[in-house]
Amino acid sequence: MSYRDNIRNFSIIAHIDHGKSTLADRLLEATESVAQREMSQQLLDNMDLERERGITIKARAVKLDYRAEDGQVYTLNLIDTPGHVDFSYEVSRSLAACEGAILVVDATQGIEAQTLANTYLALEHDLEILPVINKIDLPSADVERVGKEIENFIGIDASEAPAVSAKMGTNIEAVLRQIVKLIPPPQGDEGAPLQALIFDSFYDSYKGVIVYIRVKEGEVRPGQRIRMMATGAEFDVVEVGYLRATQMEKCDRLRAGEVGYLTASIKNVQDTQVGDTVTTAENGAAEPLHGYRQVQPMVFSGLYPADGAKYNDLRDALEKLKLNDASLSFEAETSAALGFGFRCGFLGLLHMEVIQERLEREFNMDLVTTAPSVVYKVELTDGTAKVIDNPMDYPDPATIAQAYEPFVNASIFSPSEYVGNIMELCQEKRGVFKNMEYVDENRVDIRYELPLNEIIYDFFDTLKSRTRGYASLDYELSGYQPSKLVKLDILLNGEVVDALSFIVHTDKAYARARRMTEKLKEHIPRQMFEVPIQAAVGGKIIARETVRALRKDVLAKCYGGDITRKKKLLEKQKEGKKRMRQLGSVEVPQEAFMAVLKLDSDS
Ligand SMILES: Nc1nc2c(ncn2[C@@H]2O[C@H](COP(=O)(O)OP(=O)(O)OP(=O)(O)O)[C@@H](O)[C@H]2O)c(=O)[nH]1
Repeated sequence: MSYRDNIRNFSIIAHIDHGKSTLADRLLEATESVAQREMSQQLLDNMDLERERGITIKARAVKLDYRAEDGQVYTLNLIDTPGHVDFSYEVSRSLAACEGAILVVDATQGIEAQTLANTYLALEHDLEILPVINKIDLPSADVERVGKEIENFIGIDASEAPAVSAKMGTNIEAVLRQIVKLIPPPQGDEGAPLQALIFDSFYDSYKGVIVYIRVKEGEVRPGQRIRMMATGAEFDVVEVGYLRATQMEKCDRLRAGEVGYLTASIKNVQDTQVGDTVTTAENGAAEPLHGYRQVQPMVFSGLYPADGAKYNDLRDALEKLKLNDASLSFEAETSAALGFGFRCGFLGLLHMEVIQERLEREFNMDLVTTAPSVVYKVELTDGTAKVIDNPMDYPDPATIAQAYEPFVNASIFSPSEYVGNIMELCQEKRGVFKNMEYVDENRVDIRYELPLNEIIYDFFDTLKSRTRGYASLDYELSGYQPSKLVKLDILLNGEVVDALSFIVHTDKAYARARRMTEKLKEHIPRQMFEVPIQAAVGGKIIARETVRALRKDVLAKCYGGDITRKKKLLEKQKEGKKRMRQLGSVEVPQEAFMAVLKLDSDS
């Protein structure tokens, strides 16, 4: 009998909103890991933003003690996984820390795109999958149908899948019993050289970086000198312990099979990359654990302070956020239009929105952001290759031998009646049809290869609206393909506004140019003079709109009027100005920069 026999390490995987966090809370409650009164709603999602948006952004872990019917106490390590496609690498590392996964499927919805994507990820890690059918309290729940769907489509036995209501707390004990019965205990040799997998980390201003680890081999103790195998950074372990629901619990050592944290006066999460292997500096492991990769930002955008004087504040804020977010990257950039700012790299659009919101909310920054761009590659006629994450850097078309853009393999689950709409949408977005399979009589899984630049913006929203909310989407990067790309420049009053340039497929250039100029016309207020808005490709104007000149002074109509009204009007104007940028001679509101984004939803 080994200490490992009573450990179960598992994750909960699910399609968004199928009840992962609610079930996690019930498991916490059922194991009394957290006193009822301490339990804030959905403890595992512990950032405000996450809670507001109802999504799980960072992986977390918690150790539960479960007394089984046979009287034995089991250690259940629940490792939470992020619920969004932007964070799929983190999901894969969390799964790599487990032996099993609970697959939650909503009894009223059945299998959705992320149900399948997450199941595949779990199967890749050889996890034991334990299906759980949730929301049986709802009148439209169909446990039998969903059970069949799991068996037929995923190919795992669902005959013993607990049917639960996480919301009401029905049948939660059955889930706990099955965790113990079906998920294998961890393997590993505590006497072997240390190999511990980092599956998350965050910065704490007192302890430095707190690193969440799953020890695979060997053991880790305070006082040991450790080395991060990918980055080579070395540290002395200060503390190790377990992650409880409401606090960290120090212990003497963490052994093979265990999940917990370590601190080592680490200043920066860049040194504790998710997926890296921790070993000892002396007599360490020969090889790191499989599966580490450096995460690459997929989407880039320029962030500028609305008030140029706040440049240093913005840099400080970004540095603070980066302490805690190894996947955020940024470097200084200058725009003729916007002045000094930063080019920032994000995992995806959601990640970008979260960062922007945090900058505005937590750091009180007033930002002007440029349209997000994916990363393009070009081969130049002189034989050199270039990676382009900023439309401003797009080379002169005459020097480009071949341009490449990133593609994704997308899987869309939907009731079959929307197949026509979905195909139409994918076609519009330059998608290449791959395959279609029936999940059951009424639902299909449609596969397309799509350019990432067509889907990062609003593909999902459009998909939802064209399928009355029923379709679900999952995708992963499939690689780069040759493409015909051009840079579209926008000119205001005859001057190119570098921050408004974007890269687009040739076939879409005219339509985009037209809509872009129309959109800008809507957003740019009338000025004292006429403002031509032009779109150009390689110096050739392909669309034009004009904002007519403003005739009267705003205050003109107040002549003779009372002073408070005049003041109010001026106040209002000032308010409006806050988010305006002076571009050459033209004042442009922040919305104009995001207009590029909104183009697609009108198509
Ligand atoms: N009726 C009913 N509603 C449930 C049940 N379980 C969860 N819900 C509701 O379903 C919604 C989504 O639940 P969550 O637990 O946040 O779903 P999730 O899968 O964690 O979602 P993400 O964290 O965004 O991935 C919430 O409004 C829950 O209250 C259930 O058993 N019955």
